[in-house]
Amino acid sequence: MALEHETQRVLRPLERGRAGQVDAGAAGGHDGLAVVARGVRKAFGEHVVLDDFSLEMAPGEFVALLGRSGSGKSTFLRVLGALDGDVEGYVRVPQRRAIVFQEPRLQPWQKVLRNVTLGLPGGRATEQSALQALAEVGLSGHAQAWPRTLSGGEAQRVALARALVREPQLLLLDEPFGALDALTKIRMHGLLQDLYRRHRPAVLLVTHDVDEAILLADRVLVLSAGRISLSVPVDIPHPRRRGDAGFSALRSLLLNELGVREAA
Ligand SMILES: Nc1ncnc2c1ncn2[C@@H]1O[C@H](COP(=O)(O)OP(=O)(O)OP(=O)(O)O)[C@@H](O)[C@H]1O
Repeated sequence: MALEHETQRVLRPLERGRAGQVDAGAAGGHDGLAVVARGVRKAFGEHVVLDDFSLEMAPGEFVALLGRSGSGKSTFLRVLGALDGDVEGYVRVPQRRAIVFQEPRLQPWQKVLRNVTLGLPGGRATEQSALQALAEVGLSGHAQAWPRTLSGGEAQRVALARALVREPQLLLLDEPFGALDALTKIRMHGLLQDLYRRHRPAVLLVTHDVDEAILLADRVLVLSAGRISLSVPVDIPHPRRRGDAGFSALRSLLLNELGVREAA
């Protein structure tokens, strides 16, 4: 099966003699999970960042990953994106993945539409999908614009369109709104929610923002000392999450786990 081959090819460096454990299907493995990571260990020299880290994600589940600066959040996201070698443990991810980083990473010498289709086979169908993705992020009129003419929020919307057009089963978001001003960030939260509801990929959102995590995710994780120290479901109904008493209770729990004391 093509997907199994692709998954094995991408993840071979992770397997270290455990290749028999790789087993993926179109919507996940036989266990119905979209992501399985077990006993992941990643070190940079002597510095062990992830140590016996395990996580399972259901298809279409939205998980937010919090942790102190340097705790290893981006490192784990890069493991799921198969961007780094030298990782020990077992990881299974879907073949169709897309990543959005804090910076939009657009190629300045390519127009917006070309940035969205980058790396995809050319042709009318791809272009149509890209135009549709740009429409979904509210940038229909910018297909022929140059990246340097976009605001930070617009550029990040192009990055989201570039991810969407790949129809990912797993969307990896590494602090995608971290560089945006507060108002743009609020708009982007709404946009991400809409896109998520329409496409339903599994999402791993790495963020520093506790409110953002509670607002968007089905489950919030805290990473500390190389593994998950807290995993809490967000059982607060949309769309009035922020006003719910459960919101502030969960916020306090997470801040406490992160060792943060708020100003009175
Ligand atoms: N390529 C690398 N070489 C050496 N050390 C690295 C490398 N990448 C990350 N690290 C180290 O691994 C640790 C975890 O980094 P990572 O970027 O995953 O943390 P993070 O939780 O995402 O941090 P932040 O919230 O500040 O972005 C840090 O101590 C970092 O210095």
